Amino acid sequence: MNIGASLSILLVLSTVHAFQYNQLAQYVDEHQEEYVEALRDWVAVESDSSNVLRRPELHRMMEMVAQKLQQMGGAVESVDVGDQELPDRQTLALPKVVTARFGSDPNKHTLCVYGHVDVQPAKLEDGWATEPFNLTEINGNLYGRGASDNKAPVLAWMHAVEAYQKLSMALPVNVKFIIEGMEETGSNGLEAMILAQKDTFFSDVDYIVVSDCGWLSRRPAITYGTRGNCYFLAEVHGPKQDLHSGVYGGTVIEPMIDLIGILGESSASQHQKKPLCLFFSLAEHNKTIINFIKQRTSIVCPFFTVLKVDLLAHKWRYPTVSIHGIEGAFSDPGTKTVIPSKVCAKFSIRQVPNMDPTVVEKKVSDHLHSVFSKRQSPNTLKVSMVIGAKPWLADIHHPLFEAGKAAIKRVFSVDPDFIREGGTIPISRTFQDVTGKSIIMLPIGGFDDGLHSQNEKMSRYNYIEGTKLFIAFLNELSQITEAAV
Ligand SMILES: CC(C)C[C@H](N)C(=O)NCC(=O)O
Repeated sequence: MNIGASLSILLVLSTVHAFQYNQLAQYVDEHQEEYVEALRDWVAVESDSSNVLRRPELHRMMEMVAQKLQQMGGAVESVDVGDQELPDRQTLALPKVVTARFGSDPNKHTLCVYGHVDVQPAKLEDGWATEPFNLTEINGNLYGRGASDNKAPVLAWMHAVEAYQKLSMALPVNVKFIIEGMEETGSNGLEAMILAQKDTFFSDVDYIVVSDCGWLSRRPAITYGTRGNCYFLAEVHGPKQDLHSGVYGGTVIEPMIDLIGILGESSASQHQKKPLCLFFSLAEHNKTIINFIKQRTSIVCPFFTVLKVDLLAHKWRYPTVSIHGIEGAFSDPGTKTVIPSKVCAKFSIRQVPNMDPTVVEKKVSDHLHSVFSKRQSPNTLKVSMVIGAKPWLADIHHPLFEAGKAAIKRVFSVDPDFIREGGTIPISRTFQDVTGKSIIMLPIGGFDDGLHSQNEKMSRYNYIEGTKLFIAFLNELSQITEAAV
């Protein structure tokens, strides 16, 4: 075929694709109220994976996911991934992992969509402006726990497939789903399931997409790296029961003082520079974190650095330690005067490339025991690592990223930022290592969605345009040729 004929075919194809996309996008616009209602139903389920008392809700959530995929005509399986062992040695059934398949045409690529429907804890009294499990729309934002992390993106993927079905258009690629309910606590059971299904469910998967993160600014983004996370418990045991701080204070070595002492000696900051060039506003980033900056004339900067480049490097490229809480500490309002007999600190260290959780586990444990032994305390220390998730980094030159870029251009008429993510998606590295497939992260969350925080939200705009983005991405994927891979 001569060049002229090839160009004509390409032109016709691209006109057909544009026409199809416009029809699908119009369908999405016309059905957005239904999509918001679907999100309302999902947000209403308190699927908190960190609270064992909420486990029935989590099971119910997984059933709702399976039901939705079945209604869409998928070949659905709810996979039992066993039990979770709790710190007190009791066991609890893990939520099932839901898989589904739409299409099995050997002449098409197969995309696997990963997402999760468990959430972090949330209570109105934490400072939410609205009930966290009652989706509430204010000024175009849909507020609710799990709205952005990760219920709306999971639904948006389902709606993207559904739009093709409803308009009787063939899916451009085969689509598989793998949806779990333990992401927020380290994806318990999922790694073993992926290993077990490597040669079955994953055998025909060409690419994996994850939409469990957010943009860096108002500009759409593609994410090519995440930090890992090692989560630790450090318990200090002392007297056999809590003590009156007046009667016993000054006579006993307090477990809390030991604990704070070893934690204080174990956190440090790092400052390094690396050039980056992105559409990122320091002012907007700061606004989401400090709301009082304008009202005070002298303020101590809450960040390690005021340089944009350094700030991004600290978000993505360097490890960090965060102390999350101390179990056993008195935290209610009031002035209880007690010496807690046993306290347990929860802290995590975000991992960056070349860090190995097993090495980190040993180093942290050795370090804390060494600092503790110098205190010559009669109390005892126990350190355990309860999550050990590796970082993930992709090759952005893979055609998958070109497909993502083209889809973003189609929907938003701009080029995306290529970014990394400071947070962790525990299973991303396992997907890469076990299946050997290429992974892309295509976020639709906003930079200010407040994940894990009070007033988490997903904007209606991002939810609806995000659905269109996934539609466009399916089409772009279908055009990846063997030669390009
Ligand atoms: C922004 C993160 C990658 C979102 C993810 N769902 C998450 O919260 N993971 C757990 C974590 O602590 O990073």
